[in-house]
Amino acid sequence: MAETGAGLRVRGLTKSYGDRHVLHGVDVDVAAGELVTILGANGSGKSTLLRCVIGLERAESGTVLVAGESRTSQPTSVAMVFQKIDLVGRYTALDNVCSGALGRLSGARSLHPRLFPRSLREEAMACLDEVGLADRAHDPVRRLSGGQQQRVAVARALCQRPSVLLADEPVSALDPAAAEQVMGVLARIAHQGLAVLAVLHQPDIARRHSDRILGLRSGRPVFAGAPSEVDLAEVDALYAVPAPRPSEDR
Ligand SMILES: Nc1ncnc2c1ncn2[C@@H]1O[C@H](COP(=O)(O)OP(=O)(O)OP(=O)(O)O)[C@@H](O)[C@H]1O
Repeated sequence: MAETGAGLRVRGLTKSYGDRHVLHGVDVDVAAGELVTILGANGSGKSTLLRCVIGLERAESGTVLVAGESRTSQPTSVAMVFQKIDLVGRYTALDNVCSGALGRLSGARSLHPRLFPRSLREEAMACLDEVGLADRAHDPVRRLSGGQQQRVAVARALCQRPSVLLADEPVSALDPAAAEQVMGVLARIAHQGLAVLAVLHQPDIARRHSDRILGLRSGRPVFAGAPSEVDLAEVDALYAVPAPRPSEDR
């Protein structure tokens, strides 16, 4: 495994909604150069964990370090792609990717794609090339397939120049071939030096593409390891339906 100090280090993350305790002191390490996948049943806290890591939700306690420093001191160091793709359909793939850099553009430059600097366009083109879509750079995104749009979303995240990339169910809406392609892109990006943490609902895809798999049950990590080390029975147990209580059995 690569050096974790250069990647993501999460310690003791705790989160509740009202009296519902969702995360119970979760620890996660993702090294630079590594793709880690989180598996877990609906409601086990996977999305909440990612949302706390990027700061969309405030954790009650715990720390999130990126390359050894607090995530809050370097807000663009973590990027995220979502299951529901949030690109602007009438804009080209290239313009959408450029928008990943809005956080570092001066006010006027960020107002409209026509004002994006040439250097940014070149960088965005390199990001599209990274996901295999340089030839579709000038197509409006609405003309691309779902899998291609998800790869544009990954390219946009790369254009943010993050150290850590989070992906929340990035392939759930895709057909098997497109899902393989997107996961292949995420694994390649990770192996080039990014720390990538993805939530998946497909254990088989996780086993094929991840360097490590983390199992989450009721907001607690229950196993972590390389795919070859993770027991299939442990994975199945994540999704086991609890036996009804006696009072519900009648
Ligand atoms: N904003 C919120 N307000 C109240 N409860 C929430 C909120 N967000 C999530 N929860 C609850 O927290 C728990 C964990 O939700 P979360 O979305 O993190 O699970 P998940 O493992 O990602 O599930 P899924 O696989 O269905 O996406 C669930 O019980 C959910 O209802």
